[in-house]
Amino acid sequence: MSALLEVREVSHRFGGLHVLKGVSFTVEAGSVTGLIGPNGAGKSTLFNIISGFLTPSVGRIVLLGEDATRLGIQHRSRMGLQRTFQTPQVFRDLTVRENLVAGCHRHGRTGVLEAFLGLPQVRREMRDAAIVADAAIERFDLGPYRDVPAGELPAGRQRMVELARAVVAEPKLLCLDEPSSGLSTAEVQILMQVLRRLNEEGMTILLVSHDMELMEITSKMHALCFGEIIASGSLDAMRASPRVREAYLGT
Ligand SMILES: Nc1ncnc2c1ncn2[C@@H]1O[C@H](COP(=O)(O)OP(=O)(O)OP(=O)(O)O)[C@@H](O)[C@H]1O
Repeated sequence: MSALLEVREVSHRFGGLHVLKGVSFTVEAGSVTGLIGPNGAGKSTLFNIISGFLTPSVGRIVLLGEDATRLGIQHRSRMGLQRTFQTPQVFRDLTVRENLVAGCHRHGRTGVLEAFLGLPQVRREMRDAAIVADAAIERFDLGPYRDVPAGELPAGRQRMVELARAVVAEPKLLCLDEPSSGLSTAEVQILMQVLRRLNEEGMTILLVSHDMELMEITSKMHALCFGEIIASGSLDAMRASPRVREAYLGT
């Protein structure tokens, strides 16, 4: 396996608050890598640094072998990184299908002028996007909601729409921030099945969560505590680690 993502000695401060302290880890191609940690550990800050929403005070983010530390969100997206948010971010007024068509945009080659002129290539891209969106609607079990504005759906379904929209962009690295938050036990099981299947098909996934149950699908995990990686290994190794138990499980 080769590293799709390398986090190298990343530190970050918010004013006087030292939130990340020399964090290093890799996400290997084809893996499901988990990042756990208690509230306030620095997970969201690190996630924002990885996805380009924040620039670290110190350190580097290497994506597909390229230094991406100062690259913007759009650039990273074109390189193949897609992320979801702790609170699902859907286009609330667009239907589920329209959300997914919008998600296919990364593959579009035509610009605003071509779209305005209605050139054949634009029409072909729109047709292709509609086919991909319809397939995703089936796959993510969103059929009954296809023509419903995404903002009207319950939280669990919005999360699926957001995930499906990220997946239709065919990311090389799918980064998920607390994807099980707000989901019922049954919905978490469905989410785990979907993520397992995506990984079997070759998608690399970075999963940031404090949900240990969800971590069952990971191949390797890292535990973050007070801005430092305190342990790395399998889920079983994490459960057995006295440092993780003390810091994270509170036992
Ligand atoms: N924009 C900000 N300005 C100042 N402090 C911040 C900012 N964002 C986060 N922090 C602080 O940084 C620390 C780490 O926060 P972060 O949200 O990264 O942790 P987390 O592990 O994601 O926690 P949670 O699980 O509660 O979301 C916290 O003490 C938080 O209050």
